[in-house]
Amino acid sequence: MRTSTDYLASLDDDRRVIVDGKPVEHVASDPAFAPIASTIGDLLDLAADPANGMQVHDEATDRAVNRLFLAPRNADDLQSWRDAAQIWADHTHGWVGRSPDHVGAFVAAFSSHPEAFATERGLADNVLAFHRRIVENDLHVSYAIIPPQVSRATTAHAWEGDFIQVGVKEEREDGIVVSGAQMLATGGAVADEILVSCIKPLKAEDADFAVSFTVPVGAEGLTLYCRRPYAPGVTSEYDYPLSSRFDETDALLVFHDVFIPWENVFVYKDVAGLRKQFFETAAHVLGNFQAQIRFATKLKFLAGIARKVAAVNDVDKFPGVIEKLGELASLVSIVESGVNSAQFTATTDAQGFLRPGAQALYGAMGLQAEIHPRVIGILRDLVGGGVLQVPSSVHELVEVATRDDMERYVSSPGISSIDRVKLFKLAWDAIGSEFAGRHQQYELFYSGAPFVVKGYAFRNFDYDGPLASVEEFLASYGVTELAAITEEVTA
Ligand SMILES: Cc1cc2nc3c(=O)[nH]c(=O)nc-3n(C[C@H](O)[C@H](O)[C@H](O)COP(=O)(O)OP(=O)(O)OC[C@H]3O[C@@H](n4cnc5c(N)ncnc54)[C@H](O)[C@@H]3O)c2cc1C
Repeated sequence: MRTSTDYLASLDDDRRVIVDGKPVEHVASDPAFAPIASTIGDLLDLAADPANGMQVHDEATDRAVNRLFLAPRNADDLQSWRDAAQIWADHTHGWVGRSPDHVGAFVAAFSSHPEAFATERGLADNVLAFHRRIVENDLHVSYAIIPPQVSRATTAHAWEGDFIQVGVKEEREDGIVVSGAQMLATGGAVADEILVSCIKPLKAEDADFAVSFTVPVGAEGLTLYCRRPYAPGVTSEYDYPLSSRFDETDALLVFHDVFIPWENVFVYKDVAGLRKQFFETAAHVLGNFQAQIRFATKLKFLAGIARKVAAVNDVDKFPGVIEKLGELASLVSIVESGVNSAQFTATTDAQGFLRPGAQALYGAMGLQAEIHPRVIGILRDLVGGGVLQVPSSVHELVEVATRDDMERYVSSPGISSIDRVKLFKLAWDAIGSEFAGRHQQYELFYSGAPFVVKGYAFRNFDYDGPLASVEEFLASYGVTELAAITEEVTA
């Protein structure tokens, strides 16, 4: 299986990633991208080591492959799939949203439902071939499936200017030429390929933009405009332990006449087909099952920081603090219970694949926009000013002129100054740094704006039962009793 060495070497291609107005020369060694590339490499190494139990026998190639790239077919499969996703989530403590299993899960589920893709031009076969490429080469695929923010009151066809959202500019015998932009590919700069599509509903007039295709990050004509990376600005790993390792970076994609061969096209000028790929296949549930495993892992980590801070500051005996830690425990448990419940209510679909239970999954996701800010809020509350009663950098802790003051005034019973500052700097990187701010935004939006995610919860909740229950109750009484009472009163 692919290892970090192969992966990091493969990043040395013609990719055009722009930071500060200039192309990055080599992402694998650039201070902005090297840390996350190294983290993704670690994940591949974990999967490649049979001792970690992330592998499964692949019948097509008669060899071991990454379990996460094959859709589960039965309860044992789903358990081992979840275990494997947990190994990767644990490695980053949930701080990397777009590890290769996220889009990997989407494509695994696409391929388990080729009937959701059109047969003309071999589009359904193209999906199967793309999936095999991921399985056999352990590809790290990012995705960009949201149109750029221009106007949300209208869709691409109504926007001023041609091809603002990426669309088909030319159709050729051997493929299509696309131009335009797509909003944000997290991790795109260090991915092998990017799946480009549109999950926001389009209109019939938007057919030119109703495409789904994959593109190598180094494709000619593709540019990735990254928001400001956080890793290069940090003073040390000690000062910013999360920013320095897990900044995935997010990039706007701009296509200038990029050629996409037919074999890389999965949906072509088909508005309904865009929705089918996500929702008729198990892609959206399996991809978000992975996302919730990751999210629960991160919430537990945040709860762990809170628990340790409360212990270090010796406040964990106060009833009010116990109440806050209890609320934190409840919030984390809701998400973990959603994952458990989605696993145990999974159902076999028409193609024989086991789909995590949608009601449980989207039920938990629907509260993410409330749960994450609340968890961060409780942690902020518990750390108090401790996250600012820290030296500017690790230097004050080691320089002869300052270290005695640090040891005397920035410590707590039973913990050294170095360890106390370390903990509070971790807390700050989780709640207050620019990295933390981006994470707040990520958890609110990565699966769609909160109104969109609550829409999934609404559509996947079985309202028939509750409605029937209310109807039955309403039918159990009426105006006759009221009429009798009125007669009594007037008599
Ligand atoms: C950190 C981060 C990483 C991301 N990574 C990826 C990625 O890897 N791949 C990818 O494809 N996308 C990614 N995204 C994009 C993400 O999918 C979008 O942010 C999300 O779908 C919401 O779209 P939007 O940002 O355009 O917000 P909008 O949809 O423009 O919403 C903005 C505000 O307007 C409101 N609003 C908009 N339309 C309506 C409406 N019809 N009714 C009521 N209210 C409305 C929303 O509620 C919200 O308050 C990422 C986003 C973030 C923040």
